[in-house]
Amino acid sequence: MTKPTGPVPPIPLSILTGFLGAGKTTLLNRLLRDPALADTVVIVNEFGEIGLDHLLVEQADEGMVLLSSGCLCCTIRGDLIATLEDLLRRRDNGRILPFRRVVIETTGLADPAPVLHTVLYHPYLAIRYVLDGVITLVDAVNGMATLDAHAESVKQAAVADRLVLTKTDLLPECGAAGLVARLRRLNPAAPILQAAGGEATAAALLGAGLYDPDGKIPDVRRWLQAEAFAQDRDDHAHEHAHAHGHGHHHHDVNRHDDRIRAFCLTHDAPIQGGAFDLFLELLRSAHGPNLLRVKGIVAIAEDPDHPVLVQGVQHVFHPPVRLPAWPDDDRRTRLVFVLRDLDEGFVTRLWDAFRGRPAVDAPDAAALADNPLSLRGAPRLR
Ligand SMILES: Nc1nc2c(ncn2[C@@H]2O[C@H](COP(=O)(O)OP(=O)(O)OP(=O)(O)O)[C@@H](O)[C@H]2O)c(=O)[nH]1
Repeated sequence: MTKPTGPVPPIPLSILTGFLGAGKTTLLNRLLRDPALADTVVIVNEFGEIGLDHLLVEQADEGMVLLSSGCLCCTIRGDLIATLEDLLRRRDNGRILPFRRVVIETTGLADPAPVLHTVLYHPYLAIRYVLDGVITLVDAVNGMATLDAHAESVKQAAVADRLVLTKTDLLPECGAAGLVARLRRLNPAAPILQAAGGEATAAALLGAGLYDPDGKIPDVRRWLQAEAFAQDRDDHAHEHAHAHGHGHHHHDVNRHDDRIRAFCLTHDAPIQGGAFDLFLELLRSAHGPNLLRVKGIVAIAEDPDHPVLVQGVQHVFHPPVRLPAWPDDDRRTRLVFVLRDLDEGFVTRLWDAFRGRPAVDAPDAAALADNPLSLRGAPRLR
């Protein structure tokens, strides 16, 4: 009897990022001892650089070492695509253990978006790997200064699915409150976990995406955190009123942070599939680099019982996932955005236009006719 063949389940992939010295290697060393990460491949830039040495036990295969925890570690020698393809080849022909998860540690200055682009837009890798999430580490001691000085670190925080605050043990109690508030504004949805408090466990960091190996309907509410965006807006409004009421600015918003906007769009009625595609495509093609994070659950008019989940990091969008049913009673479309240099009003106006809602300042037929440059408005020759 031949074995039944079907699609091979995709391999979850996590990206571990954070500014130079944020504590990525320290966290990895701890995580790799957790049985939840058994059968994991860690891809790093240089073994030497990351100091996993005490965990290394033997050479497993060319360019790869077996860690005492049973995980494999390999360096990115050529490019990431070649490394990921090579891993699959060795796994499929039985030269290495059938790993079940990949963690990519990026260099401190890296932008996670190109890594996602590499995996999600590659015709074969996109089938074999699925993004689990972006984990961003922020150093509690230097975090404020790093966010002030490096736009890249602001972006790393804004795109994260999980934020890990390291080195809080070096600060007095509540010493990181300002940084936590700042991270909340940059990224209302991502849970903030304190490494020194033992919160950055494998269970808390992994499984951040939508893929469930058991095929269960994902916990969309937890994934989307739309309420956190509404809360963020209330907090902003409160701070604003407070600042004005006292004749001073409540907090001095940094120039990099000030470019970031996080908000949630909700809509009761289903939208036409084609209109939604166009809305996303227009945003993506015209403003891709500024869409730091977009996630959403969307009610499609042609098939309102099967909501569609969408998500993207910058111009990199995952293929949309159609759910077999709504995860709970809330059947509204909810889209959350973390944008850079893009106004919330622009997105809401575009959304209103695609869902067919007339806007006060949008050109109507009369306005078009009055336009001296339009042919319809041109004086007729007698
Ligand atoms: N006190 C304290 N020190 C920490 C913590 N996390 C990391 N460190 C220390 O911070 C330093 C840098 O940590 P690494 O783990 O090497 O940081 P990294 O992000 O991998 O560094 P790069 O690869 O150079 O970008 C090391 O000396 C760690 O021991 C923490 O939670 N508390």
